[in-house]
Amino acid sequence: MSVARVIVDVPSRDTDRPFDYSIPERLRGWTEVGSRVAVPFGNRTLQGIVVGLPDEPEAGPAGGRRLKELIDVLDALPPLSAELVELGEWMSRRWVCPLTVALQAMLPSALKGKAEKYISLPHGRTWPSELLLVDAGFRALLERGAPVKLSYLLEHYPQEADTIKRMLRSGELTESQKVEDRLSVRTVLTVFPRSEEAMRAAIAELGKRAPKQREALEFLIARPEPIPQQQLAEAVKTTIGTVKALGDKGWVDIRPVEEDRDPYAGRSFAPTKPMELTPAQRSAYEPIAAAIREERSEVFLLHGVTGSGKTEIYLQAIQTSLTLGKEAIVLVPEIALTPQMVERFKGRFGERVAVMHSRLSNGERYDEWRKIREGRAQVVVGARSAIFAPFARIGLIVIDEEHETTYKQEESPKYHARDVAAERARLHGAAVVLGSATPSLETYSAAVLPGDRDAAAGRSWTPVYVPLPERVAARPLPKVSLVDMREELRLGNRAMFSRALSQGIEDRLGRQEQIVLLLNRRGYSTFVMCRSCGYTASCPHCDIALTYHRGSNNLRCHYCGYAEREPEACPSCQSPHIRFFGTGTQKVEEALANTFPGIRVIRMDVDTTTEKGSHEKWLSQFRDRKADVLLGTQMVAKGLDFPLVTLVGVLAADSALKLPDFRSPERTFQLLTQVAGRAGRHELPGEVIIQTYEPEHPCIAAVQGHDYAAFTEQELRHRRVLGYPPFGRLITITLSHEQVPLLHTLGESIASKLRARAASEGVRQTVASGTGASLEVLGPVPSPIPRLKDRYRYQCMVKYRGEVDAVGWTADALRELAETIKRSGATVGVDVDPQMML
Ligand SMILES: Nc1ncnc2c1ncn2[C@@H]1O[C@H](COP(=O)(O)OP(=O)(O)OP(=O)(O)O)[C@@H](O)[C@H]1O
Ligand SMILES: [Zn+2]
Repeated sequence: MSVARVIVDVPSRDTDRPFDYSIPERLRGWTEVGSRVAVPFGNRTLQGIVVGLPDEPEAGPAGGRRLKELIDVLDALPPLSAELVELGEWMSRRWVCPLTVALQAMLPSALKGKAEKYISLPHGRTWPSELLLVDAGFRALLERGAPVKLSYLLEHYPQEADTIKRMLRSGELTESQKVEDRLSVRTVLTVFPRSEEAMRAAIAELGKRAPKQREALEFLIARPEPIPQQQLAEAVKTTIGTVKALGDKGWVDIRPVEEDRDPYAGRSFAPTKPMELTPAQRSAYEPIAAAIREERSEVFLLHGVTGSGKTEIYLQAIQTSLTLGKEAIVLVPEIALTPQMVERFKGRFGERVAVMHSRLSNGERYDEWRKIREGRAQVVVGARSAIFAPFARIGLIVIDEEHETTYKQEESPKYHARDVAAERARLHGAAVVLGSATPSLETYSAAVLPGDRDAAAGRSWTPVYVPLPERVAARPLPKVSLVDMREELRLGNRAMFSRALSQGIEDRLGRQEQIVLLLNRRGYSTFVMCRSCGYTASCPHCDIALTYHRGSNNLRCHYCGYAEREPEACPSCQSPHIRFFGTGTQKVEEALANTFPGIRVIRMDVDTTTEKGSHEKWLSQFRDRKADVLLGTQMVAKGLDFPLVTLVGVLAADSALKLPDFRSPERTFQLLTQVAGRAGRHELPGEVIIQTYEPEHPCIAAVQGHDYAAFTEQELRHRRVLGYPPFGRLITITLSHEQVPLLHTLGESIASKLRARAASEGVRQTVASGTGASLEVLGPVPSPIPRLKDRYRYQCMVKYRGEVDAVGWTADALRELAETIKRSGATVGVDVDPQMML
C-alpha cells in the first residue's frame, strides 16, 4: 500500500500531529514529501502537506489503520522540498509552534489557496526531441505556447509525472497559476524577427505596396530583438492588423511568450565588476570562501564598522558560491530593501537575482519564487522570509545588519532568521555570514566569549569572528559631538534645535551639502495632557497614550489604529488648558520650515511611506538633491549611502533608553551608530551632532567614541548579574482574554506546572547566581502593555541557563493544559528567545 503522512492546515494544538492517507493509483507519481494535497477530514475537505511516505500506516484521521484516500495533489511540483519539511519540523520544536504554522510560513501566499495549475513551455524553449513520452497533441499544445491544465495532466498522463517534474525542476517547463486574476504565464504575442536577408527580401517583394508593413520590417532590421506585437505596432504607428499580416506571410514569427510580473521592470542596473579587495577585506573574505569551497557549514561574524566594505565581501563570496554551481541567499532588513541595495546585487549578478519583500504584490512574489524554484535565479535578496527560498544547493547565506529586530518574526511562528539560517546551512553544508557594525550582544559574545558557552546551551552554532575595524581607503569615521540639552535650556534656548545643530544646518545649506535628521517618533505630539487636572488621552481599547497627528487633526493609537478628533477641552474636567506635549517628526518638519526659511525637507516615516514605491521615491528625490534634509524615524538610519550627506543630527537620543526592555540601551547604541555612519562616507568629511539630556549615559558616550567594545563590556557585565541573554535565556508566555481573573488563574496553572517540573528534575530555581542548570518562572503579571485591542494581557517569563530543556517543558505544560486553555477561550502565545519585551 502506498501511504502519505499529512499535516493538515489547521493551526491548533489538537491537530498538530500527522494523519495517514492512502495514495490512489493516479496520484502516486505526483505525491512526494512536500506536496500540497487535499484530504478528507471528518466531513470536510482540508488542505495539507505531505511530511512523510511511510511503508506502514499508523494513524488515519478516524483512528486505526483504515485509511481514507487523498483527494487531490494541488501542484505538479511539490512547493516544499524534503529539506524544508525537515527544517519546519525543527522550527516547530525550536519555537513551540504547530508544524503547519512553520510550513505555511515558507510558502508564498499565492500558494495558500486552491488554484488551478498550468504547465507550459517557457519563452524560447521547444520540447526536447529525445522525449517522446507524451502524446503528440499535448506536446503540440505546449509548443504553441498554450498553458495546459494540471488537472488534465493528472487525469491523462499519470505515468508521465516523473518526466514532467524533472523538466519543471530544470526550468524546461514552467508551472503557474492565476494570482491577482492573471496567469503569470501571460501569453504576450511577441514578434521574432527573421534573418536580415529574409526581411530585406520581404521588403523587396512588397515594393511600393503596404508602406506600414515595410516600416515595421525596417524597424526590426534596425533592432533585431523580439518585441511584443503591440509595442511594434505602436513604434511604427500602425495597427495590430499590419503586424499580423507580416506573421501570416511568414516574414516574421509571432509566438506567445511568457512574461513574469517583474517588480523592477523597466529599471536598468548598471553592471559592476568585482573590486580589488583591500588587504583587510581579503583577510575577511578568504576564510569565508574556503568554507564555501569545502562545504563547511561555518558561521562567520563579519564585524565591520560602517563603510568598511562589507557589501563588497558579500558580493565576492556570492560569486564564489555561483562559480561552484551553488546558490546564495542574502537577507537585508525590510527597510533597507530600497533600489540602492537591490542595485548593488542586480548590478553584479543581473538576471540571476530574485528579490523578495513585503512590498511586492502577491503575484510578483509568486513569480520571483518560481524563478528560484525553476532554477532561473541563483541569488535571492530579500527580507526575513527569503530564508525559505526554495533553493536546492545553497552555498552561502548572508545576513546583513544581523542585529536588526526585523529578523525576528513577531507572530507565530516566532522564528529568528539567524537561527534558521544556521540550521539550513547545516543541512546544505553552506557558509553563513552575519554582517554588522554593531553585532547583537548574543552573536558577539558567542564569537568572542566562548567561556560563557554553558549559558547558551541549545545554541548549535559558534561564529568565527572576522573584524573589519576601518573604513575603506582609510576614510575617517565621522566626528561625533554631544549637546547637553539641559545646558541649552539654562542658556535660554528652548528651541528644538541646539545652537550647534542650528549652526551645522546653516553651514550645510550654505555649502549645498545634505543633512540627515533622526527622530524616532512619528506624528506631531506624542501625548496630550490637561494642565488643569492631569488627564492624559489614551486609547479606549489599549493602555497606550494617543499621538496627535497634524493634517488629519486627530489623536491616534499606534497599536490598533483607533483615531478620535482632537479635543477642544479636557474630556475629564472641561478645562480649555488641554495641551500637546512631546515631539514627533511632523513637529520637527514644521520647526525646520519656521527656523530655516526655504529649506527643503523630505519626511520619511510610517505615515509618508504607506504607498507602494514611496520609499524609493523619497530616496531618489533626496539623491537627486531635490531636498536639503532627509528627516525621519529609524528608516533614515539604515544602509543609505549618499555622497553629499555631511551632517547627521539626532534630536532626542535618549528617547528610547528608558523603555522597560533590557535591550533598550543596546538598540539605542545600534541605532545611533548606524545613523552616524551615514555621514561622510565619500570624499567629504562627516559630522554628527547628538542632542541628549544624558550625555553621561555610557551608551551615548560610547556612540561618541565609536566604541563598540566599551559599550559591550559594560552592558554584558550588567546582563550577567541579572541573568539576561546571552548569560541566560528567556521564554515569555503571554495570555490574553477579556477578563483579568481568568488570566490570573490560567497563568498560575502554567507557572506552577513549570515550577513543579523544575523541582522534580532537581533544577535550581534561581538563575542570577551560581553556575550550572537553573530555571525560574516569573509571574503571572500584567504585560508591559496590559491591554491591547480590548483584551487584557498577562505574562509568565521563564528565565533559565545551562542544560535545561525549558522549551520542551513549556511545550509539555501547554499540551497538558490544552483542554483547560481551550475551554477558557484565552489565547496563549509562546515566544522563545523574545526580542521585544514590550
Ligand atoms: N575594495 C574596495 N575598493 C574601493 N572601494 C571600495 C572597496 N570596497 C568597498 N568600497 C566602497 O566603499 C564604500 C563603503 O562600502 P560598503 O557600502 O560596502 O560598506 P558597508 O560596510 O557595507 O557599509 P554600511 O554597513 O555602512 O552600509 C562604498 O562606496 C564601496 O563602493
Ligand atoms: Zn489602541
